[in-house]
Amino acid sequence: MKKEVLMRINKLSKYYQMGEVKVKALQDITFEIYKGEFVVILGPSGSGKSTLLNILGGMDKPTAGQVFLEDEEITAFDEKRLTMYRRNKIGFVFQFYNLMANLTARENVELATEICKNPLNIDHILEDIGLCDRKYHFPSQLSGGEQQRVAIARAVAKNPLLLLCDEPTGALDFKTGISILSLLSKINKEYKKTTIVITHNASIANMADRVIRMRSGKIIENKINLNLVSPERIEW
Ligand SMILES: Nc1ncnc2c1ncn2[C@@H]1O[C@H](COP(=O)(O)OP(=O)(O)OP(=O)(O)O)[C@@H](O)[C@H]1O
Repeated sequence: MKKEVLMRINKLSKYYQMGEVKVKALQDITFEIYKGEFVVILGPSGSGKSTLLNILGGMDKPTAGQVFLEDEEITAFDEKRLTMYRRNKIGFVFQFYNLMANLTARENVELATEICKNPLNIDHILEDIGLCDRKYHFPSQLSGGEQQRVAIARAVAKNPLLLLCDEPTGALDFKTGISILSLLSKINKEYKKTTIVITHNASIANMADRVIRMRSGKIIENKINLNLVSPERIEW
C-alpha cells in the first residue's frame, strides 16, 4: 500500500545568534511524516528536538527551509493563519501537562474544543481514555498520570491531523509512563492520529513505526522500526 505524506520538512535550519556565536539548533533537515504513523524523534539533550517540534507546531519560525502540511506551506503562514493551524490541525502534549488549575478535567478538555472547528465528543473521549470517574476533579486532585491523560484527551478532542508530544512521560514514574505510552499507541491506532513523540529515552523508540535520530541539529538516522515492540513490553 502506498504511504501518503502528511508532512514534508524540507531543508529546515534554525540558527540563534548568541553574541559572537551562532548556535545551529537545526541544520538542513529533510524528512517526511506519513499519515497514520507513530514516529519517535530521538536525541540527546541539545540535539534540536524541541526546536524542531516548535517549528512543526507553528510556535516558531525557521531561519531557512519549509514545512508543508498536506499541500500547505505552514512556514509561509502569517500569525493569524498560524493561530488557526495550531488551533485546528495540531494536538499538543507536553511533559508538564499544562492544565488550568481552576478548571475540572472535563472543563480543561471542553475549553480546548470551544475554539476549534471539528471537535470530537468530550465525554466519549474521557471515557475511552479511562477518566470517566475523574472528570469532575480538579488537576490538584489527580495523579501525574491522570493529569497527563487529561492533557491527551484535550489534545485528541480537538480532532487534530497531527499529535505532537514533547517528552510525554518525562515527569512520570516508569509504570505510569508505560500506561501513557499505551494510551498514545491506542489513540494512534483507534483514532488514526498521526503521532510524533520527541524524547531522549531510547527505549521508547522500540514502539515507533519509524525512528528519526538527531544529533547536533542534524538527522543521523531515519529508519522504519522492523522490531516493533508493544508499549507494555518496553523497559527502561
Ligand atoms: N531561544 C534560544 N536561544 C539560543 N539558543 C537556543 C534557543 N533555543 C534552543 N537553543 C539551543 O539550540 C540547541 C538545540 O536546543 P533544543 O532545546 O532544541 O534541544 P533538545 O534536543 O530539545 O534538548 P532537551 O532534550 O534538553 O530539551 C541547543 O544548543 C540550545 O542551547
